[in-house]
Amino acid sequence: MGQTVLATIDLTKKYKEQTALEHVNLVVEKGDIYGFIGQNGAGKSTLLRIVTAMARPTSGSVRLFGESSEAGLIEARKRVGAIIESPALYPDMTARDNLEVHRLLRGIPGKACISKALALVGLQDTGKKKAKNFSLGMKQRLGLAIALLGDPELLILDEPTNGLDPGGIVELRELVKELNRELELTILISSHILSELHQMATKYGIIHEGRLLEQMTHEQLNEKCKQHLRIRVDDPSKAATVLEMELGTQDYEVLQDGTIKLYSLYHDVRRVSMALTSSGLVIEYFAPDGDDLESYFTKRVGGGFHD
Ligand SMILES: Nc1ncnc2c1ncn2[C@@H]1O[C@H](COP(=O)(O)OP(=O)(O)OP(=O)(O)O)[C@@H](O)[C@H]1O
Repeated sequence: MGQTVLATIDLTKKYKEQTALEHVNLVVEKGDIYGFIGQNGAGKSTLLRIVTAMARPTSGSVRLFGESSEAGLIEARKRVGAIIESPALYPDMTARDNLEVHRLLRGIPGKACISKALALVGLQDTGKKKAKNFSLGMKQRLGLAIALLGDPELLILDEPTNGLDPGGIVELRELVKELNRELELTILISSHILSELHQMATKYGIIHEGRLLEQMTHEQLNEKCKQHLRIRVDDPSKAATVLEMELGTQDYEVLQDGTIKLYSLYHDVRRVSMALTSSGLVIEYFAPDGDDLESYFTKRVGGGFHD
């Protein structure tokens, strides 16, 4: 386990009629690009707003950089940069002047951080151009520059690709990966589109109706979404021998309950079933399995709360 940057402990938020978060235990570790995925209204913004002190929990707590007391959290939040909702931009000002205002508001000493932040997001050459004349992608990058001003160690981005065109989405994704790599920034990024997060996230949390259904690594998600033939026979170890000796594959695994997941020969269903039956095995179950990302997500949230 890496070093925990952010943990929520049984975090619960209730509005009058509505429970927005219910006992959420989310863990973000140093160096993660944590993809926080959930449909609209699932509770993503509510959690991010509580972490950044824009809202208070009904019960439960937040631990940030090891701090969970009121005073400790005030200090810890200085190490966090965030864009939640639209970034506060001054439309009639240049990128540099926008950053200068935010620098003064936040009491960050020295102007050097401004050039640095502009260079990080690729806005160093926008000169006299006013923010109101920026493309949406540029505005988003200016928002990022503002969030990066205080050299944060954790960056929180709430649905940053909303409204961006495909080119803007690619740009943002590359930027997020670069910030993570070059500055060793830990990044918590929310979205309602799993495939959008998939090309950058190292870890995922799926939230649905205020409950965190699942947390997993990128590798675990890929494993779940890998296409395979799911096979159950009366004698799994004999079947394994058939796969290896007759079909020449070792690309399979035998689960604890004896189910075989065969990752190769996915399109050669007939050959596999013939080899098994002609060896005298009784096939109890035999079907292709594995989802693409969006159908995995839909299935997971459609099925409600299982764990
Ligand atoms: N201030 C509020 N008062 C009452 N209900 C609220 C308030 N803020 C959020 N909610 C409700 O809490 C639930 C979670 O909302 P939240 O904004 O956190 O979801 P989300 O996952 O961020 O979705 P979206 O992407 O649509 O913002 C929703 O049902 C929402 O209507």
